Amino acid sequence: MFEQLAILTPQGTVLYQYNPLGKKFQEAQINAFINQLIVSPATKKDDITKKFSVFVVNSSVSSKKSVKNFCAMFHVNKQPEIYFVVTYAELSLELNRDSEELLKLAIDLWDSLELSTSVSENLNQYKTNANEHSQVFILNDMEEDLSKYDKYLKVKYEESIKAKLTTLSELETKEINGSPEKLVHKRIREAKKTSTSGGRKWGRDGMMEEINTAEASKLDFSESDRDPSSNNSPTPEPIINKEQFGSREKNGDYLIKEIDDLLTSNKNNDEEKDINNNSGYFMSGFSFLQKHVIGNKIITEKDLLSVLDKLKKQLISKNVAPEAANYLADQVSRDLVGSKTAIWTSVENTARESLTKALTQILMPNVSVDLLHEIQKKTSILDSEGKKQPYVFSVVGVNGVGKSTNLSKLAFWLLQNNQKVLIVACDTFRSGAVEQLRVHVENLAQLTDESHVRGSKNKRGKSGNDFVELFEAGYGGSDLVTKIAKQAIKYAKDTGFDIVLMDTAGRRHNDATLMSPLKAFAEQAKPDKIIMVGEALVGTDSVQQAKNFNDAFGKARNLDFFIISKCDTVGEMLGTMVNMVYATGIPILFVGVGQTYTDLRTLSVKWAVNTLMS
Ligand SMILES: Nc1nc2c(ncn2[C@@H]2O[C@H](COP(=O)(O)OP(=O)(O)OP(=O)(O)O)[C@@H](O)[C@H]2O)c(=O)[nH]1
Repeated sequence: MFEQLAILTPQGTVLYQYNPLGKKFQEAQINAFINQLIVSPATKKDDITKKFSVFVVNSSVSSKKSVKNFCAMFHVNKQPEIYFVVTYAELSLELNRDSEELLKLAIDLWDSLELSTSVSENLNQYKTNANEHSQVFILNDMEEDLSKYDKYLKVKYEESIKAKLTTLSELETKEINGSPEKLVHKRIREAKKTSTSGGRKWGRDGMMEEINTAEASKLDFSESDRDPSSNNSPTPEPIINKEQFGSREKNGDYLIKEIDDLLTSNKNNDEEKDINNNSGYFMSGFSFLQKHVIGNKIITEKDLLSVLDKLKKQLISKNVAPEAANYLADQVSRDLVGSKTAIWTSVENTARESLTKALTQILMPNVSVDLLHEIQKKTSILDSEGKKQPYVFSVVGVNGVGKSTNLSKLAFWLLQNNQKVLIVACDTFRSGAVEQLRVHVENLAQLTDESHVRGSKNKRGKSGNDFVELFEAGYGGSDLVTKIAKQAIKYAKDTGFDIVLMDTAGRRHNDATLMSPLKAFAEQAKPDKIIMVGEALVGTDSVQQAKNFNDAFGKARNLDFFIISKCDTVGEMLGTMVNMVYATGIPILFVGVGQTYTDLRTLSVKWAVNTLMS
C-alpha cells in the first residue's frame, strides 16, 4: 500500500511531503532510504540513471525496529540534485504503475512552478553569503509556491483516482464523492483483487505499443459489446443547471453566459462593497501606485521602477508567467513614461487604464457568437446532392486536462442551438477512453430527450439518439485515428449531422513523438476549428504548452481557440488564461467552471482583469 511521497535533497532536507492516506509522515522510512541509497556507496545503484528506479529498502539500515522492509520508487533531478520518492509496502505491478504516475505528476508540477530554479537560487545565495548564514535557506521565499504545489498536487491526484474509478465503471458508487483517502483505499483493494490485466500492451507515456490491428482495421463502429451503459449497472443521471448556463436570444440563438463573480463569491461582503463603491479594478492590490507617483508631473521610467516591480509580482502571484508579466509591465511603461498626469486624473487611474488596455488586448472579447453564426452559415448550404457539409471541430490537449468533458459541454451548447452532433472517439490509445465518451453521449442523449433509454441504440444502431450520437471504431494506432476522422465526416454528411466533434488522445506537449501525428491528423481531417483545452491549474508551463500545440499542425495551420478548464479550482489565480493567449494570440472560446455539462462560460474580460488585479 502507498505510504508517502517525499521530495528531498541528498542531505535529507525534506522540501515537500504528502501522505495520500492522511497518515503521519514516516521520517524513519526517509532516513532508511537516504542511508541505504544515498549515503552508502555499496548500495548506490547503476539503475539510478533511469527516469524511475525501484528499490527495496532493507529494514536493517534503520535504527527504528518499527520500520519494515519497503519499496521506494524514485527519480533524481539533477542541478540541483533533488530526489522525488514514493514509498510503499509491497512490490506489485499495480503499485509500481501507480507510483510512477504519482511521481510523473509530482515532477511535472514541480517543473511547471519552476521550484528547482528557486531552490538553485537559494543555494547559490547561500554559497555567496556562506559566512553570514548558519544554515541553508533552501526554501526561502518559496512558501507561496509550495502551498500552490501542495494544492495542485492534491487536486490532480484526486482527479486521477476519480478518472480511474470512472474507467472502472464505478461512477455509481457513493465513494466517488468521498475523500481522496477513501478513494485510494478503494483503488488499492481493487488492485489487490484484480490480477494483472492482459489485453493491452502499454508503452511510454501510457500509449499503446501494439494493438490488435485486425480488429482496428474493420472500422466497425457499430459494435456494442464494450458499452458499459448496456450492462445492468445503472449510470448516474447527469446533473445540470440550465438557468446558470445561458439564455435564448430573440433570434433563437442560445448563448452561454459570461463568467461572473462565481469564482470569487466567497469574498466577504465588505470587500465587495468597497470594490463596487470605488468601481475600480485594483483598489487593494494596486493602491501602492498612488504612493509612488503623485501630482501633476511627467512620469519617468525611474518613477515607475518599483511600481512595475510590484505590478509584476502581483501578476505572477496570480499564475501569470514571468515573461507575460514582463510584457504587460513594458506595455504600461510605454504607455505612461513621458505622459503627464491630468489634473483630475490620478496616476492610479492612468495606470489602471493602461493595464486594463494591455490585458484586454491580450484576452480579446467574446468570440462564441461569431462562431455560432459561422456554423449556422456553413450548415445551411446544401451541395448538389442536397447534403450539407458538417462543421468539424477537433479537441486537443495534454492528458487529463478535461478534453472529453469540455467537448461534451460544447456539444451540450450546440444541442441547445438545435445542431445535430456526432461525437467521434479519436482517442484510440488510452484504455477506457471510448467507453468514457459513450457515457457522455448517453448523458447528452438523455438531456436532449428524457425518454431516451440509456444503453439503447438509435435507429442507425448506434449509441445516442437522433440528436447526438457516438462514432467509434475501438482502439489502434495513429493511422486508425485519421481513418476514423475521415469516415466520421463522411458518415455525418450522409446522415445529416451538423456538427462533428472529434476527441483526441491526451499527449505531452514536449514529446515530439506524441505531438507529430497531430500534423497529419489536421491535414487529413481538415477540421474547421481546432480547440486546445488547457487547464487553469498549470501556471507557468502553460506558455510552452500553448506554443507547442499551436506549432504542432505545421506552418499552414494553427489552433483556433482555447477552452480553459478547471477555472473553478484556482480561485483568483487566473494567470493561465493570460499566458496561453499571450503565447499564441489565439482567443479563449470558453472557460470551464466545473464538471457538469452546464459548467461552461464565456470569458468576461472585465471580470478577468478585475480578478487578476484584486
Ligand atoms: N473542477 C473541474 N473539473 C473538470 C473541469 N473540466 C474537466 N474536469 C474534470 O477533469 C477530469 C479529467 O477530465 P477528462 O475530460 O477525462 O480529461 P481528458 O483531457 O479527456 O483526459 P485524457 O483523455 O485522459 O487525456 C475529470 O474528472 C473531469 O470531471 C472543470 O472545468 N472543472
